[in-house]
Amino acid sequence: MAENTAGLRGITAGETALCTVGQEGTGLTYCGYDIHDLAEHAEFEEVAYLLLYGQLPTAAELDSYRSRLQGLRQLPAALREVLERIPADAHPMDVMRTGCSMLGNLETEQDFSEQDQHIDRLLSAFPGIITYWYRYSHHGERIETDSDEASIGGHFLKLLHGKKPSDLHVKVMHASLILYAEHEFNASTFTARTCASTLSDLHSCITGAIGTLRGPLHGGANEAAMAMIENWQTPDEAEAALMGMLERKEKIMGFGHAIYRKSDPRNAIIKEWSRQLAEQVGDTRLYPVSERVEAVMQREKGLFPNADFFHASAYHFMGIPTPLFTPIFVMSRLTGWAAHIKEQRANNRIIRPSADYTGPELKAWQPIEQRG
Ligand SMILES: CC(=O)SCCNC(=O)CCNC(=O)[C@H](O)C(C)(C)COP(=O)(O)OP(=O)(O)OC[C@H]1O[C@@H](n2cnc3c(N)ncnc32)[C@H](O)[C@@H]1OP(=O)(O)O
Ligand SMILES: O=C([O-])CC(=O)C(=O)O
Repeated sequence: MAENTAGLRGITAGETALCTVGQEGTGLTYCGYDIHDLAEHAEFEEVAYLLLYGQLPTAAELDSYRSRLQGLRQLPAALREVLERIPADAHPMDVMRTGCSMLGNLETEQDFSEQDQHIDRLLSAFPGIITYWYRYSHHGERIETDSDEASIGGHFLKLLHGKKPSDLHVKVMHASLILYAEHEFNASTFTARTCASTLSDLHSCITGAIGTLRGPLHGGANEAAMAMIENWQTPDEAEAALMGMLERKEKIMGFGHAIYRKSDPRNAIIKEWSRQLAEQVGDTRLYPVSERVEAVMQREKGLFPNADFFHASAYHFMGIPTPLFTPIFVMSRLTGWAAHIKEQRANNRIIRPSADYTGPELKAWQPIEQRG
């Protein structure tokens, strides 16, 4: 394979009406709406509705969608039992993967005509799955996975912290979940579509996508970025350490992108929320450290923060434990994955590319006693 197409870069692998990703840091749209407008004006549930049903909801449609989702938050006893058996040192993304898969055993998608109800159910259940496991395994508490919070982000924070989240935190969660919701043919979405193309069930598609998002080159970068910046007390210390990492040719998590060349349009938005949260909590360390890392990466490598980098400090300022960062990405990207699964199913042909063979020439068969 020619080098510039490694990782299928630049190769069109299908069609979508869901999302455009421009290369220059502009042009990220969901169903025709610019990401800046969505992040500024919309609530996450409106964007979920847009992706899943192709148009923004009316006020009445949004109300009924929210109530439908709110009514689906209870977890079945068998799922809670499974979650209680997962150890405290498991990775939360593995918990999400198992939670999704287990729900697929208990509430199997029997027919594609049921897809929307299963998508709603997963959207409603994911915050409960991760927080039920987290609170049980870390604090020995069996929590109720219902709450009176109208939004998915607020519901997650309420279950995690056991108290009503502030308006600011709910707003940040809306913006964050909107930014993470959809991104064309990224690795996890492509996984979901490939699985869907075999006519597999929804839970299998989403379980595979969760496993793909887990890696540090994809969604796992927000946790890896946090692990990096929390090592540093001052911007100068960060700069010195970063220079060493670059010299050793280490990857700096939360920087660079497979498609964007100049900037990631989601960065400025989450960075501004991180700045506001830093001010609110009186942070004088992580935000300045993050800004210095951004400046050094631009100066030394011409690389820019992607959606993950300032999410690290933003989530941290809201008191969210680092290992739960990527599961939040799952709660959001579920909408994009599911929309792509629906799109694939509506016009399906099994995804099956070809490979350039690089192995040995045809060989004569050797009986086992003649080998060695
Ligand atoms: C929500 C998301 O999933 S966004 C992505 C999250 N992932 C990360 O933040 C992980 C860190 N970043 C990376 O590993 C990469 O930038 C990826 C995986 C996102 C994209 O990979 P690619 O498309 O292969 O990157 P690209 O072709 O632009 O790389 C160009 C060069 O920059 C280097 N580079 C790219 N990103 C980084 C980085 N974060 N740190 C150091 N060097 C980097 C590459 O090593 C490559 O150098 P080389 O030609 O000497 O090998
Ligand atoms: O598009 C990509 O390759 C990765 C990404 O930013 C995302 O999935 O949000």
